Amino acid sequence: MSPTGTSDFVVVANRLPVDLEKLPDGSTRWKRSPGGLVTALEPILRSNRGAWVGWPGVPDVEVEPIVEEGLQLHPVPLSSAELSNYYEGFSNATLWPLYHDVVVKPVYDRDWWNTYVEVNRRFAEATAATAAQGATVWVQDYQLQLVPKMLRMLRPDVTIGFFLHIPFPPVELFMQLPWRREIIEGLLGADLIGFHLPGGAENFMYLARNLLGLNTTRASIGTRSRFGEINVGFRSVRVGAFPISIDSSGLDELARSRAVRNRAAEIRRELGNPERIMLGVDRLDYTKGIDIRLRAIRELLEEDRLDPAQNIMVQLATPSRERVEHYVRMRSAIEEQVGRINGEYGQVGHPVVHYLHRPIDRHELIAFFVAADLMLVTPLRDGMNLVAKEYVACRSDLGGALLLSEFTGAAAELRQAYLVNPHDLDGVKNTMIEALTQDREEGRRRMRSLRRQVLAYDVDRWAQSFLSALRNGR
Ligand SMILES: O=P(O)(O)OC[C@H]1O[C@H](O[C@H]2O[C@H](CO)[C@@H](O)[C@H](O)[C@H]2O)[C@H](O)[C@@H](O)[C@@H]1O
Ligand SMILES: Nc1ccn([C@@H]2O[C@H](COP(=O)(O)OP(=O)(O)O)[C@@H](O)[C@H]2O)c(=O)n1
Repeated sequence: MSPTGTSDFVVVANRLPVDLEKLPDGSTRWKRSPGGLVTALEPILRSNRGAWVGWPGVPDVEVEPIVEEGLQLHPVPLSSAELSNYYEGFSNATLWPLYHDVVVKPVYDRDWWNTYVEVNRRFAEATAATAAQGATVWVQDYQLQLVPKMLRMLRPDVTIGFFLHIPFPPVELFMQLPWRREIIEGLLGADLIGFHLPGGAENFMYLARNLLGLNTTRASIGTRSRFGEINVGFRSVRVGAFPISIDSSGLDELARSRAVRNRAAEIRRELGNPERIMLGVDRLDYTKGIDIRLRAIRELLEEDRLDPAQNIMVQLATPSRERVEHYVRMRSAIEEQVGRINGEYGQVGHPVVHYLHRPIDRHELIAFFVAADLMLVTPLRDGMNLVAKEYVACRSDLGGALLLSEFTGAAAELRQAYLVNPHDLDGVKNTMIEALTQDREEGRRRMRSLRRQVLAYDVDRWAQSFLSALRNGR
């Protein structure tokens, strides 16, 4: 057994909640990390006074553990070569596309796999050194699927949960992976394995049974209920569905503040007081379907179904995985689409699509949610999509409309959104027009129902349902 640490509750994720930024003068500072995983977990960990084990966001730096507003951060270093093979390679050019329905072709590279194994081992060792005797450890996401088994071998005394933030793919796709057995065995080191949706959990149960030949329960899995069980030697591993959420009441409160309301009104003025503002908010990722909404807008403009002077689109895109080939190509393609729409339909000083490629301050983002008449969420596949829930939480005025892809985890809960199949461009266009011209009462009815869901099932409820299943099941 490894030496023990002092933390009773440890989150292990590829990234720390803050990234180290190197400034031009050689100094460094911490800034918030991108993505929904950090948005969801940071408040939970702060309120539990736990420890977070993760990579500090830049390669080739050795950073000492720090305490940041009560949160203990334990940095795990990565070299440039590891970053390239483990993060950009195996995590984001093999697993990410494979788990997102092979939207682009996954690359199967043996060197990347070997580095993935080595880096997972380093995370497991760092966690073993941080967790107190009998601690609860919660491992996050596809970058660390081998950690549960490795950690169990180092520290059989700890309780291990694992949560996958992206979809778990259909069996036919997962079977492409040359290291499919190792991944399933790695995950089975956990006591409880959580997915967003019952479908992902059932895909995993099937593989445990048919790929590894293990005894499992066969009943269907529910949402936060009716867990599956897998016998692994003398242990029993539980499998469940726990849809993640947001700090709904916190956002609701911020969005009601006078400062945010004033800023939302100012944004509308800055955009030239158009009749309608459409909004997209995403990491710049090919799974998010940013190209689809832009194509829909261009065709609607071409067909004279949208007036370019009165219908404005704002796309806020956070830079993401900028050295991975498909991300580089997608950025150019999207920027070309934006340029083309503005070139053909904009006026000097009045573009139709306003596009920002940079991180946005949280308060500013909330003001955009409050200002937007139509929120466009069109991924080809997305584990959850917290942006959809954030928009709803910000609309206490019951205004606005949410257009949401059926292929997001959020669509399973947000049934009163304007649901679309992103592969059906005509369907997307027609639904956009329907949502833009919705009757006021119909809009309020839909938003009221969406808000009931988002306010009742918040991130606290997500964490509590997972952690109580983990603690009660051992
Ligand atoms: O760390 P990055 O490579 O910059 O990527 C950011 C995060 O992206 C993914 O987020 C997912 O988690 C969300 C919360 O559960 C979910 O709503 C969304 O559908 C997922 O795409 C990724 O899974 C995280 O590990 C990354 O940190
Ligand atoms: N320009 C942007 C885009 C997203 N975000 C945030 O990043 C998170 C994205 O989470 P998500 O679940 O929708 O998607 P992923 O990026 O995690 O795949 C949300 O909390 C957004 O508010 C942001 O702060 N600025």
